[in-house]
Formats: sequence, structure tokens, C-alpha cells
Amino acid sequence: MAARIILNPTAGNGKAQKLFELIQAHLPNDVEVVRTTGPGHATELARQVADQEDLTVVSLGGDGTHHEVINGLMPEGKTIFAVLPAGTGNDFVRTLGYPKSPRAMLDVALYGAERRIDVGRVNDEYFLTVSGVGFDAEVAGWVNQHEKKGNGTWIFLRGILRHLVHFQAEQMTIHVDGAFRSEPTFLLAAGNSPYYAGGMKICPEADPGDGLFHVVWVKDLSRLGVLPLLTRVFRGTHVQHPQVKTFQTEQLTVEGPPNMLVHADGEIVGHLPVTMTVIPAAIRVRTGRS
Ligand SMILES: Nc1ncnc2c1ncn2[C@@H]1O[C@H](COP(=O)(O)OP(=O)(O)OP(=O)(O)O)[C@@H](O)[C@H]1O
Repeated sequence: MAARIILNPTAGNGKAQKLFELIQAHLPNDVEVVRTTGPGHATELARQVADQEDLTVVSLGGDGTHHEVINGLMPEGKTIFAVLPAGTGNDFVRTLGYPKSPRAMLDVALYGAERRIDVGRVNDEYFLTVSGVGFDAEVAGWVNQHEKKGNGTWIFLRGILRHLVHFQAEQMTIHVDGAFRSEPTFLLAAGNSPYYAGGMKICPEADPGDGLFHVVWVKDLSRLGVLPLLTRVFRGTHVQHPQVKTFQTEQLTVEGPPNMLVHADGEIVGHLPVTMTVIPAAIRVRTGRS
């Protein structure tokens, strides 16, 4: 077997199933397709083959499915990882240079150039894009309980507007390299790659090939200050705002109120306190760029 495609037929409100139907006729004989039956199953299906060095494991679904698959492949990280993006947001694939047409995407997922990328770890959970705490994690918690439609951004915007009414910055302490600093915090995002929530460029400098997190720490903001800043997140220019601090690190610990949610790849993974760590060059991925 050369590849195992892990298909979440529910991802992207039916997009994953449709993409599968488009590529099905082009699948070589040495490609196995397995379907998830519910939350957590993609992790199990990935873990079954995590020790096979010559195998490409392709996650067919959205970022939530990719998150589950990478958690089955790590910590061994021996297989090659690839994606067939078919979720509502598709943020991870933005860094991999995949083509748009289903047939060309399949070619990259099965035969694209190999590249090593970093993977983030937050407590015992692995992530590909961004892990964060504060306003965005609270919104992610809400969004995951609601049906996503279209490109995923709309439901995030609804979640943002809803939470804006009552959300308050909380005192958080960030530990980096033996030093620490406490500030009222609107949100903190540690990016292994730049995007989340369907194209928001929250950590614009993040690069999964540099062995570092690019951390964006947004201090206390007035309610009226949030919306203009938000519009800048799509271009990544929010980092120039005086209430936004950025830095790079291999590891950080965040302390704060223990009821505050923590997300990774948009999935809720626990509460504060947390330690986030980069695992450099943790896994091989197939990419559209040579
Ligand atoms: N067979 C299944 N039935 C119901 N839920 C499933 C099934 N298989 C996986 N899941 C769950 O579906 C969730 C959503 O998947 P995913 O995030 O890939 O799609 P999405 O939410 O449409 O896309 P995106 O994350 O890009 O917005 C995952 O968190 C996973 O736990």
C-alpha cells in the first residue's frame, strides 16, 4: 500500500464526500480509502499506520480532520502526511501551495515533493496551524457547536460579534526563556502556520519550516477597538497596532484564569494553564512547491 486516504464524509457540509467522488476514478490500486464514523476516529485510523515509513497518509476533510490525523501520526511522525482540503476553512493547506483542481490536488497529495515541517504541541495535543487562548478560543468553542456553512468565515464573524458583547480581557502571565510578563490579555495566538478561521492571517510571519512559533499577543482592547483591528487580520497588518506585541519562541507557558479555553487548530483542547512547544521538522508533508 502506498497511501491511506482518511475521509471524513461529513467535513465541509458534504464538500469532502463530493471531492472524493470527483477523484475516486483516478485512485491507483495501491491507495486504500478508509472512512471516519465519528469524532476521534480519524486519529485512530492514522495511529494504525503511524509506524509505516513508506506510506502517505492523506487527510480528506477540513482542518478538524487534519488535526485528528496529525494526532494519530505523532509522536512517531514516520509516515508522509498530505491533505485533500475539503472543509469550510482550509487554513493549513494555504501554506502548502496545493493546486485548485481536484485531479491536480490528488497528484500532489500522492506524489508531491516531500518537505519536513514543524508541528506544535500544546500539553499532549499536536497542532498544525495555530493554538490560542482568550477571545479566539472562546469564539472557537462557540463555533464548534454551530453548523458551519460557506467558507467558514461567516460563522466566525457571527461568533466574534456575539462574544464581543460580554468578553473581557483577563490577566495572563506569559513565560518565555525563564522570564515572565503579566498583562490584561485579549488574546494570545501561537502560530506554527499563519492562518485560522477561514483565512484570517493571525500570525502573518509564522512559517512551519523555521522551528519557531510566531506569537501574537493582543493586549486589552476597547470593544470599539476590536472591529477595526479585526478587519486588519485578513491582511495581517493587525500586528502593527500598538496593543499588539509579537515575538518568536520555541516554547511558552501561559497562565491565567483556569476557566479560560485553549484551542489548537480551532478545536478546544483544554483550559489554562498550558505550555506550547514547537517540535521542529516533526513530519514529512507532500507539497505543491518543489
Ligand atoms: N463520520 C463522522 N460523523 C460526524 N462527525 C465526524 C465524522 N468524522 C469526523 N467527524 C468530526 O467532524 C469534525 C469536523 O470536521 P472538519 O473540521 O474536518 O470539517 P469542517 O468543520 O467542515 O471544516 P473546517 O475545520 O475546515 O472548518 C471533526 O472535528 C471530527 O471530529
